[in-house]
Amino acid sequence: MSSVILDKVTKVYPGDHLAVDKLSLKAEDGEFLVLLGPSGCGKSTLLRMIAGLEDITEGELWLDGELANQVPPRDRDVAMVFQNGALYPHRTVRGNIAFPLEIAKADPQLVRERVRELSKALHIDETLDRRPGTLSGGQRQRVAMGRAIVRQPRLFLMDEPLSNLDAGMRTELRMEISALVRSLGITTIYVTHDQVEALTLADRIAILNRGVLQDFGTPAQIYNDPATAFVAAFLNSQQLNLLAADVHTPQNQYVMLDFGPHRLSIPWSDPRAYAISQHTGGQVLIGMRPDGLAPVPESYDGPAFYGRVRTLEYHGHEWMAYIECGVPAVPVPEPPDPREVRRGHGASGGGLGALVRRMFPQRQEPQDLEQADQNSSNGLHRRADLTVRLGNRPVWRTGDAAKVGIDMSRLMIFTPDGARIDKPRR
Ligand SMILES: Nc1ncnc2c1ncn2[C@@H]1O[C@H](COP(=O)(O)OP(=O)(O)OP(=O)(O)O)[C@@H](O)[C@H]1O
Repeated sequence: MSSVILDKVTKVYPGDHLAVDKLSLKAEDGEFLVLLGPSGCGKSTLLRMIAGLEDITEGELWLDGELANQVPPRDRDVAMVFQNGALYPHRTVRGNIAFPLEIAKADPQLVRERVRELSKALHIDETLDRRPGTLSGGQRQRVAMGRAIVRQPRLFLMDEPLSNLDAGMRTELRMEISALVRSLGITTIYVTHDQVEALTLADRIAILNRGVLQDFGTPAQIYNDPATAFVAAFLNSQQLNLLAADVHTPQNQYVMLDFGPHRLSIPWSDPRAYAISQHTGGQVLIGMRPDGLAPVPESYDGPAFYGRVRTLEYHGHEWMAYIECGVPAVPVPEPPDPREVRRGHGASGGGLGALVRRMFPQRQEPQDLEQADQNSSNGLHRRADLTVRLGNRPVWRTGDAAKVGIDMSRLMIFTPDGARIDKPRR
């Protein structure tokens, strides 16, 4: 059994620098848990606290049901791999992988067997007699992983192990890591800021921002049913469409989302209708992923927006269309900054820009639009209104009139602060 429980764990570095704030989560036995978030959000700090390389300022860490805050790193039975898996330069690959078993005075026959099995699984069995200096970056990371995992620790911690590799090698090694740790059944906590790595590797993903847990769930839960607008925008390979809508309930017959030039109606039978109707007379934010939108013919009478194709982009496996439809995108609300809250500046955090966005309606101001128009006539980039995924055939051309069908079941509905209006399912 090897579960990890973090219970309201906080880390304050010297100088009163709050890096992790009251963070609670549990990694189950054998689970592959990914910590994901922007640079500086506290991912590495969290991993280092679990490894015992960093003290926990407040809160509790439980490893296999044992309170581990004061357990020395060597007694935690944890192995760690970093971005630059440092190797012993004068030892061969075989010597590097075998090292942890040799110092544990393991039976030489067992050492040979383990090294052989692991090097095969990691595709470095041909390099066993070479020294690290003669290996590629990908091979060196494989050796580092082999050395970490060889004594079958109860917990495997990885801090951006693929970030120094090229794209092809990253994909290859990603699949191998996944296969290896799952076959060994070792509980793994893996830090990355790469959302593709998170989505493809994780059993569950914990998303952090400024040391605060923003969301925790399976990749599908977090992608389709994110807890906040920040999470929705962060976990998206294409730009999330985030639009502001006024909420009306005309004669109480249905709930209407009014985007200015476009309207969407939500019948009372929709489970989200009641929660949205609580904002009648106010505004909500609507998140639409580009893959929840699609070109539809003029005759389509389902929910849709009209617009004009500003530009098309070719991504190799798919085309993206940027549709100007008179509804400017709004900025993603920043989650509260715990440092601001601690200093007694309220829960609005995120600097002056975020404060202004909270205090004023989320629509772009007319002078901004004018400025944006001027920018576009100057040839500067102006943000398009709606990003639509077209698949591998561009049904539109630049300048075409476009009708965009909207998959209503995929709308994500947030308060102006970016919190979900309807509860995410976890
Ligand atoms: N030893 C330290 N002393 C003071 N502050 C630190 C220390 N180590 C990290 N920090 C700060 O704590 C915060 C979290 O850092 P951490 O390295 O955990 O973030 P991260 O999410 O892993 O970032 P990255 O993806 O860039 O590695 C950052 O603001 C960082 O500057």
